Amino acid sequence: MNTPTVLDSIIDGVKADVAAREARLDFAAVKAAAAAAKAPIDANAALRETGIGVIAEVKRASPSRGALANIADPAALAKAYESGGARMISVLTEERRFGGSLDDLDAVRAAVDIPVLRKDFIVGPYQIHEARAHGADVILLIVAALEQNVLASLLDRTESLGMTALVEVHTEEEADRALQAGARVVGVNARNLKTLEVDTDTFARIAPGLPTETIRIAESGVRGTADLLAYAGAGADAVLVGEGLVTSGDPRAAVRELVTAGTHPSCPKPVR
Ligand SMILES: O=C(O)c1ccccc1NCC(=O)[C@H](O)[C@H](O)COP(=O)(O)O
Repeated sequence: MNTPTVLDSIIDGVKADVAAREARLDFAAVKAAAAAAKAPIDANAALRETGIGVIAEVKRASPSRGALANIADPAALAKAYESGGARMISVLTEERRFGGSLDDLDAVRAAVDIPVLRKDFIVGPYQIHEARAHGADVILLIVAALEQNVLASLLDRTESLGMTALVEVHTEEEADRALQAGARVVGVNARNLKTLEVDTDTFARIAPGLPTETIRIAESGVRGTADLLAYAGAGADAVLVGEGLVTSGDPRAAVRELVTAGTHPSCPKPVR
């Protein structure tokens, strides 16, 4: 038997937490709440705007780094990101390893007008309707965590709710699976889910194999403008940044600096 990976252990916890929430609010009720929510924002269109977009993450802790930041007011942090020019806010809602919650998602949704990503380990349809009910416009689907038929059906369900799926890959094989499932927005995560090491060259290896119409997000490892520019040079439409922002001391200024670099005329642009 294979030794369980960090991803396996996160998914076990997520499944238990989803089951507990579903026992309190059943699937029919969460679907009704999603149907009653304000219409989602078109994140696909937002990601196609000029310049390299910055997706700024509300990240309290992580398996690789432990506690990162004491975020007393996630709404204030999200507003700082928005006023710094972020194109989207990512909210980690996984509780056990990242210290996130649906309360964080609610607070952020109420605070900003830009698209909001629920970043979690989605294992089934319940969490997608739940994300919508809590105002998310985008959800994350991690190819490594899902069988192919489940990935395709969760992607269909996401789009049927008018939401965008950010489909996360770590290898060329996973990128092929994402495309076969119909992904339009692909995130290449530089963090190896087995070792948790970050290799920012991962994006440059995988992104050129994606069709030109695919929106490409470079995830993890951005600590400053040099990293953003390297990702831009490799064809990124946007970068997803967590640790570098929540530990910066001035998240608005930190986002502004990245956005300024990503929208400067000298910044490489995605070819399409
Ligand atoms: O951050 C981790 O340690 C981690 C471990 C296992 C699975 C996912 C993990 N992170 C989620 C993310 O994808 C990042 O929060 C996101 O890409 C931002 O990364 P960074 O800017 O390096 O904080």
